[in-house]
Amino acid sequence: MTGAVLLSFDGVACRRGGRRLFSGLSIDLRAGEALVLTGPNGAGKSSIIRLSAGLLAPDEGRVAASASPGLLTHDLALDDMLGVERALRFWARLDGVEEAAVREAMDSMDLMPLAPVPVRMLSSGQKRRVALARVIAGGSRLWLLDEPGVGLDAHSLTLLADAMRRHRAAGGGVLAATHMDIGLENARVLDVGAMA
Ligand SMILES: Nc1ncnc2c1ncn2[C@@H]1O[C@H](COP(=O)(O)OP(=O)(O)OP(=O)(O)O)[C@@H](O)[C@H]1O
Repeated sequence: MTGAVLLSFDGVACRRGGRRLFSGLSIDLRAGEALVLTGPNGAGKSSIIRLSAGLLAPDEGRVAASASPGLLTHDLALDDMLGVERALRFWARLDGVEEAAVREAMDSMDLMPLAPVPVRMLSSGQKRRVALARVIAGGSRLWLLDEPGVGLDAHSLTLLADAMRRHRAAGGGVLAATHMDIGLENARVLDVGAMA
């Protein structure tokens, strides 16, 4: 594999709540690749996502990631008083993203019919689609997705899989923590539970 390295962990150890989750973790994620984090509740999957995003510092080792990764967590981080399109445009302006990219991302998550609906009125699956549209519109090469499939119906899971396929084909990389099959083809799998 010759693609640019988008994310690398070198000998990383992580402690949380007084417990060592893992140590000696070394991984690389290159352009076009996907890595799926699996393992039981509390294994440390979200912690790896947070380490990758720079929101958590490693106790040992080194983490290097592409600047400004696209991060999907359980927090929606959108103004829930605004309509879907306005809420996404607000972030797009901060991220320096063109309006056309927002509409394209909304379309890819089948959100155009919901464009004027206030975020607070959306169902949990619809909110997750909006959060995914924000990541897609953001244009980052590195996507860090924590449980991206939660709450999505079968059609929306297909849209997510299509979006990840296009992203990788365009030279992006995907790191995803998930308990379910999210349709990532040719992904490597890291069982975080087996690292304790
Ligand atoms: N802010 C925190 N302070 C202290 N401990 C924390 C904190 N956040 C998480 N932990 C602990 O770190 C461990 C790993 O949590 P993490 O969220 O990374 O697991 P996970 O594999 O993503 O779990 P799940 O499948 O439930 O989402 C858990 O034991 C958790 O209690």
